[in-house]
Amino acid sequence: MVISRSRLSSANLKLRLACVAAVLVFATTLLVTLSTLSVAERGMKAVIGDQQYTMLSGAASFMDDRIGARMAQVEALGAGIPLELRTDWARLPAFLKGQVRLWGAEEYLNLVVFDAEGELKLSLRELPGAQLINARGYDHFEAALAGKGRTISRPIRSRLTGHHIVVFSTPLKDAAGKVVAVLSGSVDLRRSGFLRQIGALKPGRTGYLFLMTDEGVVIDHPDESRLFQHVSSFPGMNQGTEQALAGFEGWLEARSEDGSESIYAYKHLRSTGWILAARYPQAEAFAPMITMRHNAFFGAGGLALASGLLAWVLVFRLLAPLQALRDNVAAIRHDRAEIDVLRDGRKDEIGELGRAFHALMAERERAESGRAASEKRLRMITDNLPVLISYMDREHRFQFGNATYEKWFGVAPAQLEGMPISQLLGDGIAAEVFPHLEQAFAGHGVTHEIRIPVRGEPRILQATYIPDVQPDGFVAGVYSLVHDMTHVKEVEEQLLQLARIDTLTGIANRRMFGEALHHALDRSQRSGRPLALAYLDIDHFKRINDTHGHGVGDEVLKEFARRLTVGVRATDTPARLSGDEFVVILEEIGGRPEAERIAAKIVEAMRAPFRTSAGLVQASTSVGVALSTPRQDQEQLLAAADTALYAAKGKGRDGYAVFEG
Ligand SMILES: Nc1nc2c(ncn2[C@@H]2O[C@H](COP(=O)(O)OP(=O)(O)OP(=O)(O)O)[C@@H](O)[C@H]2O)c(=O)[nH]1
Repeated sequence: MVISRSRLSSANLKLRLACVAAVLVFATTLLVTLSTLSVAERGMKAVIGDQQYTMLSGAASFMDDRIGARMAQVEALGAGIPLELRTDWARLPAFLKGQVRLWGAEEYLNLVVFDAEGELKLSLRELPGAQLINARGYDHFEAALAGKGRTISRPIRSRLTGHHIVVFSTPLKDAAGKVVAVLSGSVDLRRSGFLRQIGALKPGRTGYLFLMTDEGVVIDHPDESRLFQHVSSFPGMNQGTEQALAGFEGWLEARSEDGSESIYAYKHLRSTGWILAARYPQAEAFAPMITMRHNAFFGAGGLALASGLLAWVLVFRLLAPLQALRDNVAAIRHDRAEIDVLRDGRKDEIGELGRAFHALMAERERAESGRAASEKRLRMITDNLPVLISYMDREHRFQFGNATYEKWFGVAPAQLEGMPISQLLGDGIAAEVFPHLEQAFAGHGVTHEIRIPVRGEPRILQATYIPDVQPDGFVAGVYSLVHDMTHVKEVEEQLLQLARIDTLTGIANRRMFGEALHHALDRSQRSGRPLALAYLDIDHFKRINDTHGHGVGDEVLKEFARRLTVGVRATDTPARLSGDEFVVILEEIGGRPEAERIAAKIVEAMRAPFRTSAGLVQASTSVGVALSTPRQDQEQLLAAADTALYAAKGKGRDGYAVFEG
């Protein structure tokens, strides 16, 4: 179950990565293509715009030339009129007609002459009402009158023909240089050659040129309804035209009145200031580009799709070894495979990864088996120690216990795990243990003794608790070490016993003598039968020491004690009080004579030479005997015996004395 879910998630990752790679490649390819396309389009627009403007500049300069030529022609025609004919209205027509034929100036709609007052004096074409025309106030006339050699009018509707015309004028001066008349040649704009010629330059199929004055009056336009109207009189004048009227020259993209985007180019004529403009609808101008964009888009889309797919397949295939590695690791985790499958992998990074996994796992296995071995060793040691070793958690439950628990309480280590301490020991004993344990849980090391029945036998145990303090100070549990102290206690008892024996001679020491005398006096008082206390001292013992050395002195003391022990009854208690002083408690003494007999016997026993490492040594003893009296205490009896000894010494030693009360 677990395996199949993780396999699914790994497959999902592979799928996700492959998809991400595919999408990235797809998006990148598309983006690169589109941005390249957009750069190309911008470049192409610039080329088309520049081309339009260049073409327009050519057309403008052509028009300038044509207009300049007309102006020069009218000026030259005027200059060619002899002075005397300039106001000779009768002869001038014939002269002019001759000139016109000569000059080939048929394309003029008409040639007229005004006098200085603006009255029409001459018209080459016979027109009804011609004499009614007065040129005063017309820009071209006024300029010529002011002496300007050549002028051109703004487009006007001819009053004679009704055509839209422009008028070229030149002053006719008399000999004194005074303007006496003005010669004007009118040209029908729609019929004159130059507009038609530049019309041929129109961009594309749907583009066109148009011409307007610097004030915005349309002079030439494919839409005749707009002719001689102001550009603003039609709705939706484009921005470019507005800018051109403000002096702009060049090309720009703008929205036309019909809402379509066009490239507009504007150029001002040098001669008249008129504005020659070209409109090139983008739909046509950029048609190849739009086709190219479509093609590129579909091409790039296809390419991106193909690269995306390729990336998808590649990533999928590249990730396959990773999945194999992951499957191997999963198989190892679930103990289905040996780790060696990771070692002999591919020669690439994934193979490296596998080998690294293998090394890690081998290391882990080694560490694991090392740990298991050390745990086993530790378990063996603890199990074979005759002590209880355990670990308790904060809930007073055993987490670990050695085999000794089984030996002492019949609870196997596995059973012990998790068992509350109160269950093992019983509530009564647990209550005794808890205060000590609590101290350990508070972070202190604790040792205490407790009496517990082990296998039915009462035992004295010593428990030591060591807190398991974590780095943060928290006590996670308590290690417990419990010894059986019963034997030690017994030894202690023996030691205590030993402390009542004189180590040099092996007979009772002063302490045991005190106890024995106490009990003997009790018994004597209960039975009413007296006891005797003999107090002995080796005569001149100092001399023996001084003569033969302390070691020999000791040998004498040992032999002295032995003779004393064999010389009295088994129930009598001989004891060494200190140095060379001995006592014997003689119980159930019949009376003074018996006491004297025993004292004499002891004195006699000590007279025999002592066999020592320094050879035979002669010694003797003095004995003081005191018989107990009712209600007499130990001290009094001892003092009495001591007095008797003093007396015996006083009598010359090597004898006895009996205390006389
Ligand atoms: N070798 C040996 N000498 C001891 C021991 N304890 C005490 N002595 C010596 O025993 C001597 C006891 O001397 P005293 O009892 O004062 O005198 P004394 O020489 O016995 O003379 P009197 O008692 O007057 O007969 C001292 O020299 C102590 O140093 C012992 O355990 N071993």
